[in-house]
Amino acid sequence: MPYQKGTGKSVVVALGGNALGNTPQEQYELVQDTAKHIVDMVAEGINVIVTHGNGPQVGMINNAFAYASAHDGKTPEMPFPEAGAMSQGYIGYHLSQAVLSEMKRRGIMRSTANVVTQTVVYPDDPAFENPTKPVGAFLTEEEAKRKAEETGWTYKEDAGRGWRQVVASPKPRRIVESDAIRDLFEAGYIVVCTGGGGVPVFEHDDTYEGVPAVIDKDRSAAMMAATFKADMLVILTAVDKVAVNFGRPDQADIDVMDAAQARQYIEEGQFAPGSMLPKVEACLEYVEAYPQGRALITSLEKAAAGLRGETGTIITA
Ligand SMILES: Nc1ncnc2c1ncn2[C@@H]1O[C@H](COP(=O)(O)OP(=O)(O)O)[C@@H](O)[C@H]1O
Ligand SMILES: NC(=O)OP(=O)(O)O
Repeated sequence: MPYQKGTGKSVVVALGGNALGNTPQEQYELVQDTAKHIVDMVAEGINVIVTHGNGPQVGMINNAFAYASAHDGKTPEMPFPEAGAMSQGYIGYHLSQAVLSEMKRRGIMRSTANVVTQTVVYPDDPAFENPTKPVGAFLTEEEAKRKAEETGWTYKEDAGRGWRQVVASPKPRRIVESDAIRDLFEAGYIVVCTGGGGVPVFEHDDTYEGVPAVIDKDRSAAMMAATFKADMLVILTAVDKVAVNFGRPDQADIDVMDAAQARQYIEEGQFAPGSMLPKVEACLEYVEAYPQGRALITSLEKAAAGLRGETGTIITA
């Protein structure tokens, strides 16, 4: 099949939890719709790199092996970095297949490429002292305390929604497969990569070593968008726009904010830690590293409209 490259701008898209769901069945269903929104962008000539979260999925895989291993005595425990790599493969497979099918239906002659990605993190990152990244399913307090005793894992209460396992979330420093991703992207592939922010690895003199942690995918997407000088970083989540006074009667949507304004809102505590705050911070990291770039936060449903400047929140340098 002859491949075509889009003629429009280049974007790095980060997909949030609502694009994927929590179980293989739910994910398979949801990605059919997610793919339509990605292909809407492709149909407009946009060149897309797709990244995605993996918190629920990496937790599910790790937990399933731990449970089976404890109960049948035959199944091996699955180390956390390997569970992260499995989550990239499984999510990437669903996303890629759904995007390919949607393009086939629309007669678009493009193809996808999945890259299982590693991201270098530093051993002295303070994040290792304080696990904050929720992974896996929501549990009751009782279930979480029992699991913590059984496994030695850390569990924390997650924003009033229940208890979840938490792991360290170190800062991404370098994407190991960066050159391969760039080559595939420049050749016209829709590249699905850096899932879950990439499997975190320490880089030694001669080797790489997987690390039991989960990187924030928006932060890795921002680093990749800056590295590749992508025209836009597009963070897709469950809301059309970022807001001030979120969830209050005087909530007001933000159409555009520059870095100084965003920092002021951060100081005022306008963005919830663990949800909107890391997204706005990721956008700042991107526009400050690549001031010509524009970051967009919007919903999956509004992605193509947001790229046309019709909705969403734009963050500039
Ligand atoms: N100031 C804010 N403006 C808009 N949404 C906010 C704000 N603060 C918190 N949120 C919440 O953050 C959510 C996005 O975070 P999260 O669900 O963790 O992301 P993801 O889509 O990556 O899974 C939004 O759906 C919204 O409920
Ligand atoms: N890795 C990551 O950021 O995953 P979630 O978006 O699922 O938390």
